[in-house]
Amino acid sequence: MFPSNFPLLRISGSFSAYFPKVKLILGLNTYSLFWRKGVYRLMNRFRSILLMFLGVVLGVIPLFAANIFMRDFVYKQGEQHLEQSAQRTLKHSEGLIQLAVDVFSALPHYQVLECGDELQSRFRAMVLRHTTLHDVGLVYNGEFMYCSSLKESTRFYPTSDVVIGSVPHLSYVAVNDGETGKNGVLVKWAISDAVSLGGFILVDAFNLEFMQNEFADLFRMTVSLTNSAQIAETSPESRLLKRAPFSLVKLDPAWTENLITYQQESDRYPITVSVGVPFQAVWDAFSGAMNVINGLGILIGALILIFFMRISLRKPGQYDSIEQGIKRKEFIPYYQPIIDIQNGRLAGCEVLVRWRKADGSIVSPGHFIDIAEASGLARPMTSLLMEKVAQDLSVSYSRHPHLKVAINLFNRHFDDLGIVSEIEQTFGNSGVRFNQLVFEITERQPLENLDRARAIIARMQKLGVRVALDDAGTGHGGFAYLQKLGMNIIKIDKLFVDAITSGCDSVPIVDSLRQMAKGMDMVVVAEGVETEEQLDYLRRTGIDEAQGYIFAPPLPARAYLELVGALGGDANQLDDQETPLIISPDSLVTMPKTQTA
Ligand SMILES: Nc1nc2c(ncn2[C@@H]2O[C@@H]3COP(=O)(O)O[C@H]4[C@@H](O)[C@H](n5cnc6c(=O)[nH]c(N)nc65)O[C@@H]4COP(=O)(O)O[C@H]3[C@H]2O)c(=O)[nH]1
Repeated sequence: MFPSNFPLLRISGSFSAYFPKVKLILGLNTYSLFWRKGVYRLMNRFRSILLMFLGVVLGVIPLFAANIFMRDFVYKQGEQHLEQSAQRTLKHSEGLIQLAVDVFSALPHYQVLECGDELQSRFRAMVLRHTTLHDVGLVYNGEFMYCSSLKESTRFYPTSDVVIGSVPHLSYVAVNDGETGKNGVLVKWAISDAVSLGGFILVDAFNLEFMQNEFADLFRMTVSLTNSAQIAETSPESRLLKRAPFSLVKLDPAWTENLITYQQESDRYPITVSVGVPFQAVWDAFSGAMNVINGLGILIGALILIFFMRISLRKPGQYDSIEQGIKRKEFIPYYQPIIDIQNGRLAGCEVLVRWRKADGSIVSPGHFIDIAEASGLARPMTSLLMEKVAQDLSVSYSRHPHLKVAINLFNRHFDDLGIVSEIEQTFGNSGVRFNQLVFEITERQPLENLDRARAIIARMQKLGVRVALDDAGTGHGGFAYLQKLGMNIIKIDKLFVDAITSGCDSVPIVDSLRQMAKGMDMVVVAEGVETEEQLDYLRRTGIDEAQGYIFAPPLPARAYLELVGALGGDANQLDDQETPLIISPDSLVTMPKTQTA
């Protein structure tokens, strides 16, 4: 997992609006990047362009993917065709050589050293019977053939080195008949150190027209000895120019580029067949299918592009809207009452921001707070809220000095001392005194520099302000926060309060948080109290204060002030001790739910 001080990015916006509980956490140090207001602003300004660009990129991907897939498919198809042709040609070539070998093995070896009429007529009979053998005779010193079936003697000029196959007394060499100029392969069966039986196979015997498919006119095929001397070759050029194999044909370089090739070697004789076909030729054969696939790719790409264009044009970036909202002072405080559950009196409230839009709709923080915090806009938003709180509560709170008001800060407020001077300026001359103010710091977000945060908190506390740890037990800090930061109040998260169900005797996490807080002389507040069982348990176990729907939801200023007026009485006539109880010590009497946010 990530180290505890690792900055996290909460992806927010419309995603968290639909799934407020779900927060995607990336293990990337991008928080600080997003924090940089400039980058954020820039990103929002260019949001449309970015989205369009993304649309184009994503739109092109299906097209590319289809083409890459098809290229691979076409390549394999080409290879398959070539494999079949190579196999056929190899079999045929092996057959030719096998014939020569068969001829030698049929001759009576003990007499062949002497060239007589009988031997010569046998040679002739062999040549007649096996038409692929052009000549059979005795070969002296590897080149000179005598006792030949065709003529008295002939000289062969080797065009390759001798290759020995898997049978030791058989050898092969590519040769040129000195007299006729014909090329071929000379297969020799050694019968003494100087003399061999020789069979001459003409290149014409290697029939290479085995490409029985749509690429037949395009392929190039070579049969060669394994010392790479070409025995026979066919290529589009040679066919086109009606030239015999071995003639000097200059290949068109375009033809040899991007060739699909296949090679197969005989395991009986030292011959290899190589086949190649230009990729473009095979690709062209699939042009019909490619048109369909490209069409589909373009369609899918266009749909993706349209989708992104629509998103990019739908609404302005959320950053811009929030910034505008702050300028138009659309962010207002709602107040959720906090009750002292040991004496039943109103203890104060927590300020929870709401976005009152121009059309009168009220938007909950789940829809914008993450982006406001990540972009830094939460700072001017908090300033606006503090001003409103000072305006809303000044008169009422000056009459009820025991009431407190808790305001949420976020981790970037602890980057510098700005928040301290802001508190001084906003509340210094208002009816809300410093000792009525509580500032909440959530444990969900890590504080970058604990020492700096400690110094800022100390300056706040010097004014008389108290500081609370919000969402205790859910996040990064835990005990370390409480100890190091010198908190005054701890707020137990709703998550743990929910664990208090009817009939449960103890909830260890709530109990241990309370014990820890009490050991440090801190006030404990429970959040999100909804049931009488929860309230009963919290009271019994000595939790000081609670807030939740069992008492009231966050209320608009007027409703909260009416509540203060009703429960707080007139400060000129009532002192704090006479504030009416809203929870009787013996039986629980809960306030009616007045107005929902
Ligand atoms: N189910 C249930 N919910 C209850 C109950 N009692 C209170 N709540 C809700 O629980 C949330 C408590 O606030 P939070 O933990 O500080 O969590 C807050 C806080 O993290 C953030 N937030 C709200 N206002 C501000 C603000 O002014 N500044 C900053 N930085 N964050 C704020 O947004 C969060 C959500 O705020 P809200 O939507 O107002 O949601 C509030 C409140 O309306 C209950 O009995 N049952």
